[in-house]
Amino acid sequence: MSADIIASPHVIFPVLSAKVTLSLVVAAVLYALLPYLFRKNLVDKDGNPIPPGPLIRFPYLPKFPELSLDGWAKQFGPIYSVWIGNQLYVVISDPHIARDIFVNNGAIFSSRKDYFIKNQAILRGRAITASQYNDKWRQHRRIATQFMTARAVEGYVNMVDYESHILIRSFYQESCHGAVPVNPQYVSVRYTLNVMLAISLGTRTDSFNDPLIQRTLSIALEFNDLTGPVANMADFITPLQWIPTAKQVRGRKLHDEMVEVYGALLLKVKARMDAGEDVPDCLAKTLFEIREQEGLDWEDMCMLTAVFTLGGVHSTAGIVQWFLALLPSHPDVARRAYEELDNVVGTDQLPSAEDECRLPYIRAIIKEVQRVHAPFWMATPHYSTEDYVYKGLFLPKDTAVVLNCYTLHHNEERYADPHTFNPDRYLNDRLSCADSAKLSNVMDRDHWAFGAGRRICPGIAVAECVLWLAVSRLLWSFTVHELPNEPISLEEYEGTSGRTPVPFRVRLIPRHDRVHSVMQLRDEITL
Ligand code: HEM
Repeated sequence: MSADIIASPHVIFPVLSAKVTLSLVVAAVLYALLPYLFRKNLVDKDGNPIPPGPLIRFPYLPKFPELSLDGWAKQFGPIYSVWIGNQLYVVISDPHIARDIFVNNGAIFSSRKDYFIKNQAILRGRAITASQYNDKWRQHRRIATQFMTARAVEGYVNMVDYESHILIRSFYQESCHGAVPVNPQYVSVRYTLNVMLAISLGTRTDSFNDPLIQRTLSIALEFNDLTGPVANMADFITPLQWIPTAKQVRGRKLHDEMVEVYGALLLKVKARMDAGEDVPDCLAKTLFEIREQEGLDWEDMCMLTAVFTLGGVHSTAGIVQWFLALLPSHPDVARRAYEELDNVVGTDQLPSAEDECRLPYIRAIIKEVQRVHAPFWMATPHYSTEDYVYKGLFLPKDTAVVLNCYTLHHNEERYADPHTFNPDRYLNDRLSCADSAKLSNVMDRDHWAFGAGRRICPGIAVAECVLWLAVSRLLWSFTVHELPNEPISLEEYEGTSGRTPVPFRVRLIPRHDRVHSVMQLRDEITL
């Protein structure tokens, strides 16, 4: 008898019991995890259920989350709920419901989730967008809004006029007067960066080599990378916050970098003020003047200054890039825009801010680009601060509420043939986006790209001025062409927090003889 055979009864028993034990452990773990895997159907004291939605909980949403959101809207209707980890999201895809929730019930649905990376690690509850619905948010929004209203924009329209001239001139130079293709990303981003720097810090970058471009843009890009509304698992599975991760480290580092970079820029403004220089009116100057009276601390000042670059650069530059990406595949749109410009403005001078009301087709193009390529398909989710029942559906306190812009912008009732780029749909729309958002008939609102309710983007007037001068002047100056072997993707995009096209190149050919002489009229200045 071999030793193996003698030992076998004792071996077999432990092997079987290990299997059974393992099965029991797995079953126990699964049982414990069940509540985290499947949706929890909450009801309020009167039996009202939360809106319907998918059975499974999601740890986070994949790339292109708007497609999942759109699919669920088709399946579950215009108001549905999704559990992402332990956070309940309610997704609104209908204009009437959006108005009822975000506008009519703004007192309940205007806070923000205290995101672990975005709010706690990076912005520390500041920068307006990360503040809860409280007095700090009111104070910071009031201070910053002074520099963003339509009236404020009138005060610095000459600066935007100058920067947009430099934008066109840079494209002209970079493309060697049409001889070489250009990637529009860098030029358009420097344009919007310069406008934001002028408004917030009274300064600008005077060349593409200016180190300020690299410093401010790397901060903005890192911010975009770390802060998509449904991108960080630790926001939805609380225990993950106890495990140190590379993202947490990056978040804290970004916070420190923001205080360092924007703090240094603020101190430069202060030094100029102390030296008795004539510092141009800007947010930084105002902050030093009101600092004591408003009780602002240093982080408040740094984050308030940074928000112009974080919120205003890639969003508006993204629209400029989407416009350039769309134009080559829509020659009829380009032809009509050129005709309108040639008839109304002629070729002697660039279109100006005042020309806007006389160029309805170009205005319509800009609104249509914002509809088909809104920089934020999900806006920034709002957060509820009280229980609420909407038409028999329970929306508990601490629900994140998403404005589903992708589905809203492809609503066939509102936009005929919604997947087609067709500026004609806005031809009779003479309202600014800010005024359109206030229309009593919500079905007449142009689009939802700037959000809704009390948190609606305060930078709309700035964005509209920046976009008008860029798009109308690009059309005045160039025809835009796709390269034979470099198709431009209109479906894919980059970014989790804001979306911009995947890098592409176009050929920009000057449209007429006057382009050259007009480009020479202005040169880079140093502030
Ligand atoms: C095309 C350009 C832009 C788009 C599409 C855009 C879009 C948005 C959206 C969707 C929101 C969230 C709204 C909500 O919660 O309902 C927002 C918030 C915000 N935007 Fe913009 N934005 C743009 C340009 C700007 C500019 C130029 C600035 C600054 C000058 C700016 C500053 C802000 C700020 C500070 C917030 C936070 C508001 C708050 O939480 O109270 N944005 N923006």
